[in-house]
Amino acid sequence: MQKLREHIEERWSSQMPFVAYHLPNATDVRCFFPKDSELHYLQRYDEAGFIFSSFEPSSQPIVFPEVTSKVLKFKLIDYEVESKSKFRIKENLNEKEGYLKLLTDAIDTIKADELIKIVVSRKISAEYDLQNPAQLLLELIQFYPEAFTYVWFHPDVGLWAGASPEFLAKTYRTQFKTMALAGTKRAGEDRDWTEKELDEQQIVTDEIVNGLKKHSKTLEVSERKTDKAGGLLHLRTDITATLESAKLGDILKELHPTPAVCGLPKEKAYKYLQANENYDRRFYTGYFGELNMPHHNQRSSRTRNQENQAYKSIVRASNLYVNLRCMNYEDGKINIYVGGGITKDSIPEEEWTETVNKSRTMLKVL
Ligand SMILES: C=C(O[C@H]1C=CC=C(C(=O)O)[C@@H]1O)C(=O)O
Repeated sequence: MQKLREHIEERWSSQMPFVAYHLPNATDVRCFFPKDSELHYLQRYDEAGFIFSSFEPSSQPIVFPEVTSKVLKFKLIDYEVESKSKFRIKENLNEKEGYLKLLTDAIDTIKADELIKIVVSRKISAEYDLQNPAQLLLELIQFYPEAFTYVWFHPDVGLWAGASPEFLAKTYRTQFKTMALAGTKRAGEDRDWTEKELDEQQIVTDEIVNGLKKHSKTLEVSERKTDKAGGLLHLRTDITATLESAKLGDILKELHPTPAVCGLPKEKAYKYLQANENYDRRFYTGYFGELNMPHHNQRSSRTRNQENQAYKSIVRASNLYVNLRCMNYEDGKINIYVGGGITKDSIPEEEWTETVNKSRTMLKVL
């Protein structure tokens, strides 16, 4: 772990780009250390590297290319970081009033039959002196081992960090997996899921299935289950497809942004957010992760012979997550990004509380 800390500290103090991340329940921490500090944008989805994409559907992701980066793995040995978090952000009444107004307007717009669902969000800002991104990452991993935790930095963009519970795309050969995640309650809350929550999650499942249908030979939709994400619970459905021949880039264009982060109908909801949300989401609710990275695959022992090595194949796989439960750090300030799905049955005060609960994921590690 010491080596990992040293690498990150060195990149951070010299203001060189890096990403260090932990895949759900992985035994290692992976890093990309680009050799230059130029900002590279992805040209084609068959390139390999770590991508970081904004919410804006037509934007090109930033890429730390595999070929021009040092790609390292560090074993995650038992460690405990002392969490000294006493950081609190005082509730700002003006902010609350503004957000309640936005929520009321979104509900009215839906009731006027203009939209079915809108995922509205806000940014919580506070002064903060971020000394040590390595410490931040290790705390994220310690508290949220089942999430995709990361710290990403580029001098032209700033530092982003998060603990995402939602994957957008996992590919392996022709297999494609995604999930529909929506509906939120606190982990201790002893109540059934409401109609509103079941409804907002079903909208996500249906829209993903519709989008994938035309690209897939087979399509499997799991039972809906409850999934834990830090101190919160969500409704989750897994969707698995065997792809016809569609390219990952086309499928991402089809899916992103899903109604888990934007709304339905998609274009109308996006326009609504552009006109009413009153801040720039940037990379919040975008997607990020490994694109076409080598995945070492050992064939089963029955097919092995003495020339064992010949049976080891390297397949390239992608592992992309939605940038949720995240923050960025810039000019001595942190911004935490939180939102929630609004339908005709939403209650503004409850939606406000949901964003307060979601902000605790990042507050815990500050
Ligand atoms: C938009 C967010 O969460 C999404 C994912 C899971 C549950 C959600 C919800 O219950 O509203 C949101 O759709 C966020 O965490 O900022």
